[in-house]
Amino acid sequence: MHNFFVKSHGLGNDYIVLNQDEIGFELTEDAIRRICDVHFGIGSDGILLKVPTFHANFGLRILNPDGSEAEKSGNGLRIFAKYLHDYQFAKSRKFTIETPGGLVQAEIIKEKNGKAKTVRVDMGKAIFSSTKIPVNCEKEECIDETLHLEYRDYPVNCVSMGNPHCVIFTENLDEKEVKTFGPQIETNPFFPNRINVQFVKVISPTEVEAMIWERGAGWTLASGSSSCAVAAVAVKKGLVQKCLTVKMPGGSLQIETDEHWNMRMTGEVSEIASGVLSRELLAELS
Ligand SMILES: N[C@@H](CCC[C@H](N)C(=O)O)C(=O)O
Repeated sequence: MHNFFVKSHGLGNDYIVLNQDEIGFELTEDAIRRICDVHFGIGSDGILLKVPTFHANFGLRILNPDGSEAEKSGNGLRIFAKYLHDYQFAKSRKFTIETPGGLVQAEIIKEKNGKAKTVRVDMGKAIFSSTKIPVNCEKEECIDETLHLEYRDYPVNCVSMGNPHCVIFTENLDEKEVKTFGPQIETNPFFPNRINVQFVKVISPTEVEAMIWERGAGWTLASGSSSCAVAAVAVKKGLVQKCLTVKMPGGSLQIETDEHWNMRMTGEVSEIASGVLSRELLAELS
């Protein structure tokens, strides 16, 4: 077993890619937490595990740094698509990937020195049904509902991109507010599977700014599924047009919404490092 890894980022949202066929250890919750730890491991916002599938060209599991599993990840999918292209698993520029949150189509749009640079992913449908997200809301859809926290209330808009999201519009984006209330919203009993949280400021009909608190990961510099969630809700509320730029602290993504709520995301990805997990680390994992 090679125990080979690749670490890449999409707008500063960084992932370690591992291939299940090439790792000689069990990826337990403890192992995930250790590998993602910035001091005791490699450090990352999560692990992307290439797994076998019969339903698509490639299979992907997405593991959060707290050891939990996510159904989907937008930046994760673009990073995984780059890995499949750059390490010659994919034989063409367009291919399908199965995630626990549904099947997606990925396309390598631009290359630099033979490596994928810009990747587009058809992320699937934005789903507004409260039961499907899931959110404990009595209404069929959870749009402009009030979430009561201990010290304040927020008007929330919920949507699933395969994984659950809670979008909050604001006039002032404040990192401290996101880091204070993000974890309280993520773990509020209103959201039975926890939730990803986006604070959003509308700049113009074609541009918004967002700050993210991710389920199982915390503060991240960007999030692809969050960007799709933000775009879907903002289009639904008539705040923006169907081609939207979502600006986050780590960079921007282009999001398109079609008439059936299919969300398409385009943006850059870069590799940071590749290598082999040391025997010393692996011995401590078992
Ligand atoms: N960074 C991701 C989202 C990763 C999954 C998320 N933490 C969850 O638990 O749903 C993205 O780019 O979409």
